[in-house]
Amino acid sequence: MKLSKTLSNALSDPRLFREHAYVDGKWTHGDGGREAAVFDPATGEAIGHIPWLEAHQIREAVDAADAAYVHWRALRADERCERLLAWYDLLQAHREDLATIMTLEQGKPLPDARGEVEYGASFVRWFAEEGKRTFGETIPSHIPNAALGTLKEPVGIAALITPWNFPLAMITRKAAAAMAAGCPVIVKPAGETPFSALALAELAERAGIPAGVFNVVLGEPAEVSKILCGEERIKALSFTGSTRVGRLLLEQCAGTVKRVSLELGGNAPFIVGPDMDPREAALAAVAAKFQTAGQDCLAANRILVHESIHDAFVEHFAERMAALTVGNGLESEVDLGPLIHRQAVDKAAAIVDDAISRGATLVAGDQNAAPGRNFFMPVLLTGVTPQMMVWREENFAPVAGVTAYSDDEEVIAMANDTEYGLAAYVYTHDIRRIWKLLRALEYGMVSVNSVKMTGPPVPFGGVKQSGLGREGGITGIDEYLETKYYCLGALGSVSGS
Ligand SMILES: NC(=O)c1ccc[n+]([C@@H]2O[C@H](COP(=O)([O-])OP(=O)(O)OC[C@H]3O[C@@H](n4cnc5c(N)ncnc54)[C@H](O)[C@@H]3O)[C@@H](O)[C@H]2O)c1
Ligand SMILES: N[C@@H](CC=O)C(=O)O
Repeated sequence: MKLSKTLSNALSDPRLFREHAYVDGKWTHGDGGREAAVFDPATGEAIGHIPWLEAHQIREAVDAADAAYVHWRALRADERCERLLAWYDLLQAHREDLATIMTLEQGKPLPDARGEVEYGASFVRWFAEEGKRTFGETIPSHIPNAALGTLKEPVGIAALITPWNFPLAMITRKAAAAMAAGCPVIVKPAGETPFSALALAELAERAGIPAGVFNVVLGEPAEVSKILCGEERIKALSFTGSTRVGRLLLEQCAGTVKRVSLELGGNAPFIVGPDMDPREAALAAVAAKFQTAGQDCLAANRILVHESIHDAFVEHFAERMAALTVGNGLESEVDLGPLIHRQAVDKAAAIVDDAISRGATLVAGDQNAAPGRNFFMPVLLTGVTPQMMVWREENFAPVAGVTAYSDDEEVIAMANDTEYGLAAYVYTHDIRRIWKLLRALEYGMVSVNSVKMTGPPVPFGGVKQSGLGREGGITGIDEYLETKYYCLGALGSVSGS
């Protein structure tokens, strides 16, 4: 296999760029000779190649994880903590190289990629510590002469399937929780962004994470996922990605009754109250819409503005949007990189065309100004309605749809009019309105007067068809733990038991 010059030359530690899968502590070729190219979305150039593993090699990864499980779960929590903290230190030390890899394969601007490395590393530190707090309970006994309680035990091997939009943090938020709980992991990263996952594997090895505990398998997505979901020895599946694929994997896990955590798509409403300064709200909405070029599950998809300030809001939004620079994420001063591939550009164009054909107004967004094939200039549409794709679907592109509403009841109904329920934004300083919306919005996360809402202490996740379970926070590790109840009977007369 040809080693890419571009990527390894761009790194101060070229060994972080790996073009093999990582199984049982070994860098692995595909036995069948199948491979796939990985492209820089900004230039369209191939930056490297990855092997596709064969079915028996995926099973070998499960064998390796199974063998490693015996020793990894037997370590004390503080011993696992030490190894995870060593991994955290290495992620920090190699932040710049990890960010370069990410920008080259994902396209996001370098400062955002650095931010994601920090963000991803912060989950490793968080769960390293949380692993020491997986407390069981003492239960006041209703059975004479008995002691009752619970223990927390690792669930077993976890398969982690992750998307391309956050190629590093979506892995660490799962893997660190699972590994801290005592579970080995098999990661299947998105084919568009495997190199961040493989760099994580290289650093896990250097951190002293034993062979078989952190594995990265590569291959044809449906083929690999089917094997992982059908494997009896894998006890948990954690998936981040689209609702469409999440549904499919949930079905595939039914046969082995796995523990399933799903972090799926979003269609976030961004609600602006009548009391808001329209400029302040517009600046926040632009920030909530265009990060990662709109390819973020938290991106503000439907911007719902009170009719009394709608026109002023739109004016400020358009002005701020016009100041955004679109370009190669490696260049300085770039705010929006490319979309992940041409299909994403075509989908964004179709969403905009659909909205215009159904009566929306295109306020700004001239695609002739796009600096390359995979770029999409930010678009502002007004007058969007529930009949339009831009309202119904997660657009996952820099397309902002604005509409006016007249009262709280109307905006609540509008905001909840979607199968998704991940995150919602509310901008108002009226405490009664805040409380009313907070309670009425059918979302797993509601952020009031703040664009930033995530981080390690937060229970991240959605309701409705945005997912199952929560990642991060004090409950994130529970996704990888079983509760074992015990009853110690015939203890003799145990006072107060
Ligand atoms: N809720 C969250 O925390 C969160 C975070 C990031 C991204 N997302 C969501 O992820 C989506 C974008 O990511 P994406 O395009 O990579 O999602 P995707 O569902 O297409 O792919 C996600 C993963 O599933 C694999 N996959 C794709 N097709 C498959 C199939 N048929 N069978 C089995 N596996 C398959 C991919 O290779 C990848 O590893 C968006 O919907 C976004 O909202 C959600
Ligand atoms: N921004 C999200 C990822 C969604 O795409 C996060 O913080 O997890």
